[in-house]
Amino acid sequence: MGFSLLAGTRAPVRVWTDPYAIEPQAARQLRNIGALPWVQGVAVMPDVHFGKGATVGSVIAMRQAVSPAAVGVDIGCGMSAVRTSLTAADLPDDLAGLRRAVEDAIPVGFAQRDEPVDPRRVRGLDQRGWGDFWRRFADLDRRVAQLETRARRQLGTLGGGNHFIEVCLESGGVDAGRVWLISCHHNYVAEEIYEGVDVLVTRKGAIRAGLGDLGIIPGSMGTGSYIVRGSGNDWSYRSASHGAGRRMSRAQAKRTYSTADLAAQTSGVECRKDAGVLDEIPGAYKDITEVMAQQDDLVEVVAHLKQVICVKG
Ligand SMILES: Nc1nc2c(ncn2[C@@H]2O[C@H](COP(=O)(O)O)[C@@H](O)[C@H]2O)c(=O)[nH]1
Ligand SMILES: [Mn+2]
Repeated sequence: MGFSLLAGTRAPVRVWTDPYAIEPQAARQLRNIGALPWVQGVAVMPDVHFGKGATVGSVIAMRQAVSPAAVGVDIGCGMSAVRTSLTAADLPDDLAGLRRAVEDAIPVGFAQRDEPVDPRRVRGLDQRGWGDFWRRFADLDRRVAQLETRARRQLGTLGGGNHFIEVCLESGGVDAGRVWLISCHHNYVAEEIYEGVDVLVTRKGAIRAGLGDLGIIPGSMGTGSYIVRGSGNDWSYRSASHGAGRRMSRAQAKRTYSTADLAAQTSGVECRKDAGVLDEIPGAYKDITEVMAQQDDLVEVVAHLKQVICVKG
């Protein structure tokens, strides 16, 4: 699709969606960022929406400056995906049992582990650095260090809100049959170089999409997800969207939809369909198909995934 420029900013703010479709609050945030003298440029992904403190779906390149607030409190948030050798025929008839097994194994929401994860029991986990990590944890500010027990018990839990674990079936894509294991951050800062200039790139709800990079772009608990390969587009600071992005706030979603709507919009998916996850209803998110079309110059689709099980916190 390509980009257009947001009008009235000092640094270029390139937008991969209809600029007039951006909610006013988010457009204001983007204009404020584009006015900062140390900002080299901003790329706005098609999943853009207002976020407390920082715009979700924004990629900000800064010269000799970094802004923790631009990354936000969900620093380090991201997704992992692994392609297994299993097929649909290997799934049990009763997907409810499989969902329960996942929920029993992994605490969700505010739940913690009774015993911290033992790294020796996690197959394939590189244990180097584990002990050192926790020794250094004790050196952190006292207010953080005193949370060590809680931190240990929260490791290996799902958390709440939009966090999810899914079992998906794959269809189409250019790489059908290949094995992949992907870990994909979407809230972080990285040192990169564009047009010979060293910049610090903040991806706030955006993924790296350098040439050949594999990434994950999820849709919602009813619409599935995409595995993508980056096109290395410098105009977007080699980035792409981190999802479909919210179309409405959680409060508005609860006002707009009923649990009957949730059941209809997640039909065929083994998942929670109660009022507790109504704010996660697919209709509260943008249309992922449209979002993918808007960024066809940023990524190519490797695989289209459709969930059959979705565990939510
Ligand atoms: N496949 C699924 N995608 C989901 C689900 N819930 C949310 N989402 C998508 O994830 C992104 C990223 O969310 P963020 O909170 O990290 O900004 C979001 O924009 C949705 O498109 C889900 O249950 N399954
Ligand atoms: Mn996130």
